[in-house]
Amino acid sequence: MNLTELNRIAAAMVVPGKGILAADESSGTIKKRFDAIGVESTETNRRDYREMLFRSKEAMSQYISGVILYDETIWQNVADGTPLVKLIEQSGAIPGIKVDEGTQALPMCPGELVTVGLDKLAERLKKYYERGARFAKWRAVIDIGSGIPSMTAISVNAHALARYAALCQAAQIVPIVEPEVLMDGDHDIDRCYEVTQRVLSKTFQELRVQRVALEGMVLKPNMAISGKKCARQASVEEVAEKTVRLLKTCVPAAVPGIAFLSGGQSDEEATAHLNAMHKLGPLPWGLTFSYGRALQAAPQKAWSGKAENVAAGQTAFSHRARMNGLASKGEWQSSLEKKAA
Ligand SMILES: O=P(O)(O)OC[C@H]1O[C@](O)(COP(=O)(O)O)[C@@H](O)[C@@H]1O
Repeated sequence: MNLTELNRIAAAMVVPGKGILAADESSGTIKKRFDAIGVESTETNRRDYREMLFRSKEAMSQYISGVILYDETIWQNVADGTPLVKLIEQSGAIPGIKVDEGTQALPMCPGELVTVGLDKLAERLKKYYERGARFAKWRAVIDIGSGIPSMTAISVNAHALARYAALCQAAQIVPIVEPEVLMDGDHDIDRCYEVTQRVLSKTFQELRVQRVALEGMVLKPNMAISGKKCARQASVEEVAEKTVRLLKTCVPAAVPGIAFLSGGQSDEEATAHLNAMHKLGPLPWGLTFSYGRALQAAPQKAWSGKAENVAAGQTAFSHRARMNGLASKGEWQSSLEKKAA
């Protein structure tokens, strides 16, 4: 393992002004997104949509540091035969790959999930590296509800995250470690804080036990935020203040960067929260975005599956990427959204 090189890539993924495009929706998730805009989820439509994003010159060259791909996408070529992964490289962004294989019910723990995909991962990583992937992603899902999460669910998911991360580093690939505490439910921000603290603490304990080099990884956490159905929605300032406090207690400064998931926040909320956190600096790690929905909802709507809307989709994507790029430096203002509208 060349740790200097892993560290260099991890730092490039979270460089101020840029963040990660999570375009790794699994087949089920992309179908849901396409259903919402009335587009059939065929292999060609998925390819055309992602080609539109990766050819968005302004977004990709100025505000996107890396792109997380799904297995299907990393092997796809565009109509002229160019691999999609090459479009990403040509823009200056780093290609990455989602390597988990989704979740399964966790035995003995009703309502809880464990992420799977460790079998044969070492061999898969080798092939992904040859194809150009320089980082990977694995997502654990932790739900908050009555009596959950259990310590069992937290432990097994943290163990799998660390197993995955160690295998990635051995294959010279930077692991994005993503333990997501879901926003679903009526819990308040303090319950989210407390659960996320347990999850992150256990995750870092496992990473240490399994000898993962913290300098060669990126953390992708949720923010400390109110459940979607909570009657009291915390303000932008409260989310920022509690998230930064939480991360400072759990994430060692040796970690080069933290890139948030958006988790169902609205586009503008996700941007405002990241921006507000940068007002609380200096921070010990790079802090940026790794958004799926909060970067793609607008371009998906503008595109709506029509070739004549490609330019409109790219404009919408570039706008969101620029807004989040500014937020990653604490330079975003809500007036910039209105101007673009
Ligand atoms: O359930 P799936 O298909 O694996 O996708 C989950 C999505 O969650 C993410 O981890 C974060 O996405 P969001 O920003 O939309 O929450 C993406 O990288 C990924 O596409």
